[in-house]
This record gives sequence, structure tokens and C-alpha cells, in this order.
Amino acid sequence: MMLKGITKRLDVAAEVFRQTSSIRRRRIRNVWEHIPNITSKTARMEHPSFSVFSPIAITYASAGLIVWLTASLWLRRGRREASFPPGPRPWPVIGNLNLLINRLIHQSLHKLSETYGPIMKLKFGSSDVVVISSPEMAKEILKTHDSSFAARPRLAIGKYLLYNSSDILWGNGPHWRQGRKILSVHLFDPTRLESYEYIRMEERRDFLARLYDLRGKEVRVMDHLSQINLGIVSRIALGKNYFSGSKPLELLEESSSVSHGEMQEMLDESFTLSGVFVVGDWMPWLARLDLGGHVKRMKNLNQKFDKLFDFIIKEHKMAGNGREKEEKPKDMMDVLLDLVDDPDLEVKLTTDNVKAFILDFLAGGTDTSATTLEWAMAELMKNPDKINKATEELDRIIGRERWVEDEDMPSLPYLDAIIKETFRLHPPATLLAPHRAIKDCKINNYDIPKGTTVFLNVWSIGRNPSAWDSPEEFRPERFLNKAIDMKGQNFELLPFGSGRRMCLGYSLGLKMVQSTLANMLQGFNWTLPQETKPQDLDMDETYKLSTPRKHPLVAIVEPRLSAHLYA
Ligand code: HEM
Repeated sequence: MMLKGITKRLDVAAEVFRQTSSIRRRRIRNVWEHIPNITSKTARMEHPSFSVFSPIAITYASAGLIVWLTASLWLRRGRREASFPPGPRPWPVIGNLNLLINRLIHQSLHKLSETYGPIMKLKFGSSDVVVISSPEMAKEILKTHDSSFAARPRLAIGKYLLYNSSDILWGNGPHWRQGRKILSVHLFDPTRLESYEYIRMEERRDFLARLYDLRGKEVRVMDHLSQINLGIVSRIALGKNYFSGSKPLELLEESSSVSHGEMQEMLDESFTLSGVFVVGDWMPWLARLDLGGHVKRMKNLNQKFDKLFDFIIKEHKMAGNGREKEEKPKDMMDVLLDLVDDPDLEVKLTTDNVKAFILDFLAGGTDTSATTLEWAMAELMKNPDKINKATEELDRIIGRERWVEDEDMPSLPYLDAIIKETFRLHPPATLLAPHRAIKDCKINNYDIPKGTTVFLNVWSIGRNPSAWDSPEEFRPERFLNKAIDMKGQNFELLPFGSGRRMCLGYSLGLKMVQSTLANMLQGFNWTLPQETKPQDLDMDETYKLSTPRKHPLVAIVEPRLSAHLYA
């Protein structure tokens, strides 16, 4: 019996070897198709599994590790002094390799789900992973069995970047529940959100004025989108825009701010590191080696954020002492600092928790909405007739004498449809954030054991032909006569997730996307540079925690409204 098992495994390993050795001759995305390490019918292994313990796999893995380690050490030697930013990024080769691995995993998951169905089990190293790819199964996980899957796996990113997972995104248990409650009450309740509308409006005006100054020239759309979003979340969370200055973090001194470029690089790095495949997360026995150097990068990045937050906290404490006189309204940092060491809280809140919450807020609030907006513009420029429909709607309902505002959104159904269609095809978090089973569970008769990591592949769900007609087409019209929203009750469209772990910043994120896109379309004609034809515009993705365009969108803007409106 045992011999039979071993022979079976060797056969599988030989098959894997045969398939992988012909990678160069075939399209790389098909490689995983032939690796029988998944089961579709049950979350228990039915097929022989390709595990990292099979002899041939171990031989090849060891050879790979030696090459990897040598390359890593060689790179490390050359870059010991390199700092990031403004110097070159450490581990560029490994970083790119990781993006490639992410791409492989991502595309493979989609292909595998087409072959093996909407629930399948994989083995990532020594960990069990279940991937869900249909609205019905997503409903089972996020609604029917929500409480059993409302946990996160403990990953290196939480431990090393987010203060030992003491934030909300990676947090668990009573600490996470309390954090969600605090932010929901103090920050995300509708009245609070309303009170921030003036901030979003002012930042939008600055953004439109910057674009106006660049009229007729080529602009990298993402640069401007990240600037407006960072400005908004910084003012909401920290009381002022800390990221509009010219100083590098190293030279931060009293009453100054960090350069936008440096902060954006730090946030990009945090998104990249949140999405990388950290070997030690899935093979804990290799964690100490830190293959690829990701943990080192996480610790470095944490130090940078920590320095920044220490500075901001000091400024807030100083300003707090004089607040009675000034009557300045409290921002999120003030509110959280007031709660530090509050004896009435169920779980003690520390300064590190505050830093972790703020980092969640800065990261969650910028990249996701900027990525969505860039994709929306790219899809629209690839389909110019859709831009015409959107501007026709704006001209008809709002006119050209004033800017479109938040309260106009309910009367702009086509704009709303464009946003939903963009989220369907390009959800920023393609696999949501990973969920973890906190107890043994049965999903439609499939056993999912306690401790299993569950990925909800919303990217695949958005392109699932049984849920959507012509799923690859960008067709906002499909939403015009459908009562589908993104509040987590329609499981075919889940860009913000659903249930207990649903995005906490859903309303703010959606408002930021809606009003910015409306202003961009109302205020400017958008064209591609002469050498790019709409049909040739590439739609390649990069896989981090979010999924931005691989090549930044470059466009030429020409104002549509009277000059005085941009002043
Ligand atoms: C377009 C905008 C946004 C999108 C698409 C988005 C998407 C998501 C997704 C998919 C998750 C994980 C859900 C899951 O695991 O089931 C999430 C979680 C989260 N988001 Fe967002 N988000 C956006 C904007 C924001 C904003 C503006 C903030 C705050 C300022 C924010 C804060 C958070 C937090 C704190 C969590 C963790 C929730 C938890 O684990 O309990 N997000 N978001």
C-alpha cells in the first residue's frame, strides 16, 4: 500500500518534471494546468498530490534554492549600503521574480478553477489552501459560514510590517473586533464621512487645477491620482497633508512634511510586500532563511513608517496641548491617541496599535481607489464611445457651468455603471485578503479543516461566464437595468468583500472613486498619445496586494469647461 503511494507520487513528480522542463516551449500560463495537486470535488485530496516532500521535487527545490541563495547573497553584498528610497531598491531581481511568481499563481488559479470547478484545494508548501471561484461558493463562505471564516492567517507581512498584526486588516480576535468598532464609530459613521466632504472637494479642486496646467501635454495619470488620494486620506487621518513637501523622511524636522514621491514609494513597497509569496509563510521550517529577503524588506519598511509616525504623534501631542484655545477639530490620530491606555477599553490600546491602524488607513485608502480610477480611464479610452456616453450624461444632468458634486451621484446611472463594470473586471484585491477557517467546516459537503487558508478569487468570479454574458467585454450597460450593488450582498460582484471582514472603508473608497471619476470626465477630454491607438492600449496587470496596470496609463487632457472653473 505504502509502496503504491510512493510510486504514485514519483509518477506525479516525473510528470511535473516533464511539464516544467518544457516550459520554455509552451506558454507559461499553462504549466499548472498539468500539475494534479488539486481536487475539485472535495476539499480532501483525491488526486495524488505534488508535495514538496516528494524526492524529485526536493532535488529540484534544493537546486533552485542554491541558485536563489547564491543570487541573493551576491545581490546583498553589492547592495548592503543601498537605501530605499531614494537609492536603488534592494533585491530587484528577486522582486521581479516574485511578481512573476504572483502572476503565475494568479493566472494558474483562474485556469485551474475553469478545469476543477468553483472550490478546489491546493497545497502551498505544507499549508492547505482552498480557492473559491463562484458566487454561490463565495456566499457559502462569506455569508452562510461567515463567522467560521472571519479570521486571517498569521503571515509575515502582519508580523513584521504591521506591528505584530495589531492592525485591522491582519488582526484577529477581540483586538480586531474592538479596532473595527472604534474606527466604525469614530471615523466611518455617515455623519463623520459627510463632515470630510470639504476635504475631498478641496483636494479634487487642486487635482483638477494641476491637470489644467498640464493641458495639451502627456500626463502619467496614476501620479496625479495617487497624489489626490494621499492628500485626502492624510488630511482625514492626520489633520493635514503630511505628504506634499519636498523633504526626504531622513530630514524630517518640526512642522515639515515628507515628499509625496517618497511616501508613495513606501506605500507601493507595502503593497508589493503584502502580495509577495513569502516562502516562510507556507513552509514555516524555511522561515529562518528568509529566502528572497522579504522579511528584511518588511522590517526596513516598518522602521521608516515608525519614524514617520513617531514624528506625527509628537506633532499631534504638541498641538493637543494647545487645542482648547484653538478649538481645532480632532482628526483620526487625535481620537486614537485619546484612547491609548484607556482603562475602559476591553483590550488595551497601545501606541503601536495606533500606528498600525493609521498604516491600514493610509495604505487601504490610496492605492485601491487610485488603481480603480486608472483602470476605469484605461477602459474608457480603449472604448471611446463609452466616454461619449458618460460625458453626454454629465452635460445633460449637471451642465457645464458648475462641477459635479457628491450629491449628484444618484442621478448619474451611466457613471455608476462604469464604476461597477471597472470593479468587475479589475477588482483591486483580486483574491480579497486571505481568510482562515477557525474551525472544521462543511461547505456543500466539502470538508474544510480548521486552519485552512481560503482565497476568494473575485477576479475569476467577475469573469465567470455562468454569472456574466461576454465577461471579457467592458460593457457598463449590463448594469443599467440590474439592481446589483457592491455592499456585499451580490456575490457575483465583491470588490470590497462581504460579511464580517468586508472593507471598513467601503463608503469612503466608493465616494473617492465616484466623485474623482465624475470630475475627470466632466472637466477634460481624454485622448491617448498619437502613437497609441485605442485598440492597441495594453491591459496587462501587475500582481501585488492590489492589481494595478503593468504599464502606467499616459494620456493628453484638454479642458471642457470655462477656464474660471479650474482656478
Ligand atoms: C476602492 C476602494 C477600496 C477597495 C476596492 C477596498 C477593498 C478591500 C478589500 C477587498 C478588503 C478585504 C475584504 C476581505 O478580506 O474579505 C478590504 C479590507 C479593508 N479595507 Fe478596503 N478597500 C477600499 C478602500 C478602503 C479605504 C478608503 C479604507 C480606509 C481608509 C479601507 C480600509 C480597509 C480596512 C481597514 C480593511 C480590513 C478589514 C478587516 O479585515 O476587518 N479600504 N478592503
